[in-house]
Amino acid sequence: MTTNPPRPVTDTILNFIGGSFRKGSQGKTFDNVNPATGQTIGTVHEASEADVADAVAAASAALNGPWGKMTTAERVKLIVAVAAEIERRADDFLDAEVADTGKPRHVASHIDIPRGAANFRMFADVIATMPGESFTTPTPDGGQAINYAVRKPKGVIAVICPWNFPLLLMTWKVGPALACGNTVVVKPSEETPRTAALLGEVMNAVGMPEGVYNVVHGFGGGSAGEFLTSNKDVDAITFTGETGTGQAIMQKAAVGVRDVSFELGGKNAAIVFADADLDKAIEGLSRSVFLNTGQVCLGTERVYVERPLFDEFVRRMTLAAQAFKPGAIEDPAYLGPLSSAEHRDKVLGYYAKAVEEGATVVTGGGVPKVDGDQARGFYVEPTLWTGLAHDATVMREEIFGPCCGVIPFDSEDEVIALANNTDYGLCATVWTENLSRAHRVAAAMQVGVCWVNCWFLRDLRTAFGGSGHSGIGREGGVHSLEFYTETANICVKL
Ligand SMILES: NC(=O)c1ccc[n+]([C@@H]2O[C@H](COP(=O)([O-])OP(=O)(O)OC[C@H]3O[C@@H](n4cnc5c(N)ncnc54)[C@H](O)[C@@H]3O)[C@@H](O)[C@H]2O)c1
Ligand SMILES: O=C/C=C/C=C(\O)C(=O)O
Repeated sequence: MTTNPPRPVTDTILNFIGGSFRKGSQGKTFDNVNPATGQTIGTVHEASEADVADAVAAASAALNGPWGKMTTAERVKLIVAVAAEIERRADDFLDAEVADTGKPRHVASHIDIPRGAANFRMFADVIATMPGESFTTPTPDGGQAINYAVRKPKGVIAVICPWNFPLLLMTWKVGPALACGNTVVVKPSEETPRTAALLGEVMNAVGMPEGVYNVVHGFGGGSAGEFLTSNKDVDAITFTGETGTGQAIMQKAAVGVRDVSFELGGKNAAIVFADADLDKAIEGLSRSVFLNTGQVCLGTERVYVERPLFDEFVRRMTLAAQAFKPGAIEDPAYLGPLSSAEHRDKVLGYYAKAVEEGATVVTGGGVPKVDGDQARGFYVEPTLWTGLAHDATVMREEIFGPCCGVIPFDSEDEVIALANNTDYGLCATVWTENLSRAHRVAAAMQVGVCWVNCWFLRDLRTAFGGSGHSGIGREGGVHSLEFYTETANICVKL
């Protein structure tokens, strides 16, 4: 798929509570803006505190209704039907995601939408095939007991999502939550409310009992996000977003001692050794730096290149950056916008800061000239810097834009220390053809995920998450069960 124009849509985006679409009870709305054009294309109905309480009450009630009484096999069947319905309506999901984010259609059609379906299918498989745990225990009277674990749903899960991969990141939480028998109240990002609302239609179409899946629209503090995390009938909170927001949510979760699962920010390093396959490294890093216009938590913003390869790497990476066409929506090389005017200004602030702190701007560094309908979109140029100090602001803080600093290194020990010198710990990539070094350096990375000679290659059964300021907990495959279920041990004396 090579053409990107979103379908012109001006429409109304509603909350989804107890199986019905609803306006906000206080009549408040906010604009839905397409960042590719800067135009308002829809109206979102904001949930009030009472609406959020209704959604939580609907989710609580569903736990005691038909959903709570279903067998695992019945639940799995419904969840697989959700996946199939997302696939059947893939074009609607694609239009919605592209309208909200402005991202290239080929990105949404290859990544966001298929993962939306896969996240349901995979967790249905996990729950259907999950092994149990049991122990035979000797007892003081010479007999024995059997201990076995049962997993129960945690209850009502609050799901708070960001705007960069709206459907993918939401379903990554809703899939396992429902597979484990919980119910959810989703608060999508105020910037990307469409696919969460559309999923409400899917739930109704497959016959999901009312109240199992709910959506409330609004902002963070003083709005739906805070109303949801403060609601005492929410049993656990799963959140993907900025580290600072995670801290605010954790304070709310402390009231009532609720569990949290956090996927937060990153400042991910790539290490390119002189023996790397340069073609592979350039291909991989041009994706990890520029895919989704750099708005990927797993994206690379720091690149360390072994000195003999440095000049050639910078030359090739510059060509890769210049191949992207910000704003050229009809071009297969289209680079989408940043998510909002506010985020564009934040990224441009970092572009200015890099120069102020002595960077050489190898390519990019500003706002591209864009014509036509996209002239008011929130585009920036793909950007590479060299000449930065290790402690430069743009080498320490998460930017979330299409840019990176490239710095030479001389030894393995030095580069391991540099890569690990960050408060974050989400992911890293290592590029080398030396097998021993690949394993050694990957194991030394203080991150949740390390890719070697690849990036964002996902097997949904693996543990996913970050250390340090990048998050709490691991999700993926059976790891998700730790958060979405409560384990109880039953001890039977024989
Ligand atoms: N680790 C990961 O897997 C991962 C994945 C994607 C994005 N991210 C991170 O997400 C960030 C970008 O997304 P963003 O800008 O939407 O993040 P954000 O933290 O600003 O917002 C995320 C969500 O939290 C809500 N929110 C904001 N303040 C809140 C509050 N006080 N209480 C409750 N809810 C609140 C927002 O309305 C939104 O729905 C980046 O930092 C990125 O690294 C991490
Ligand atoms: O922007 C962040 C992307 C995160 C990806 C996932 O959470 C995933 O692939 O499950």
